Amino acid sequence: MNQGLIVFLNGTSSSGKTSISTELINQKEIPFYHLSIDDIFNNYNDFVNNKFPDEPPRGIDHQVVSQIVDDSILSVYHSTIKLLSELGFNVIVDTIIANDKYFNDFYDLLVDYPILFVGVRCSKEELTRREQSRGDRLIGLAHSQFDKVYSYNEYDLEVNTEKLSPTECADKILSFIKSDQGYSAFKKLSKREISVS
Ligand SMILES: Nc1ncnc2c1ncn2[C@@H]1O[C@H](COP(=O)(O)OP(=O)(O)OP(=O)(O)O)[C@@H](O)[C@H]1O
Repeated sequence: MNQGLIVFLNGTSSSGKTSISTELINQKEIPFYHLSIDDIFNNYNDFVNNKFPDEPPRGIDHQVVSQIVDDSILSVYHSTIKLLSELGFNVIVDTIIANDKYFNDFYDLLVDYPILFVGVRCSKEELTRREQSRGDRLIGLAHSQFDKVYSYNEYDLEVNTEKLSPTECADKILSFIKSDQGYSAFKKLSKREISVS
């Protein structure tokens, strides 16, 4: 069985990844499974808030717990992407490469899979405007991610969500897939050095 295509949308918060994903899912030519890291974390947060609203704080190091929980969830996220691709499903990866370790984990597991690496671009000014208008993200979140997220300069394809609507971005991605140009950008990237302090 052929591995499913992984469409990796790389952009900061509010850059338009989920809007593009929705358009990709709505078209009927190529089926996609949408895997958003937001959904996975929201499910976890909802579970904890609903099940343990009155739990007294325990004598534990919350930073350690949060690190373990985050790592576990990310590991499930990455493995699910791999599994779906292995089963032949096309997957949209809607996530934010927040740090080098996150990228390296993803790279180790998935570099040999067919990945269409898409840069989802938007200016800092427009990102702030979107944060203000949507109201469900911290103002400045996208700015704080900007340099790290856009430090990857090899893409198969880039879309500018300030100039193109989500439908136009999705159409551009579909045209690229149908053109059979192949996917090489992600393989050209290399793992990041992680400094130990
Ligand atoms: N191409 C676009 N043109 C104009 N507005 C857009 C475009 N794409 C997204 N938006 C708007 O920007 C906001 C954020 O969009 P979206 O949720 O798709 O971003 P995101 O990258 O998935 O964000 P997050 O990572 O925070 O979930 C929404 O209010 C959306 O309507």
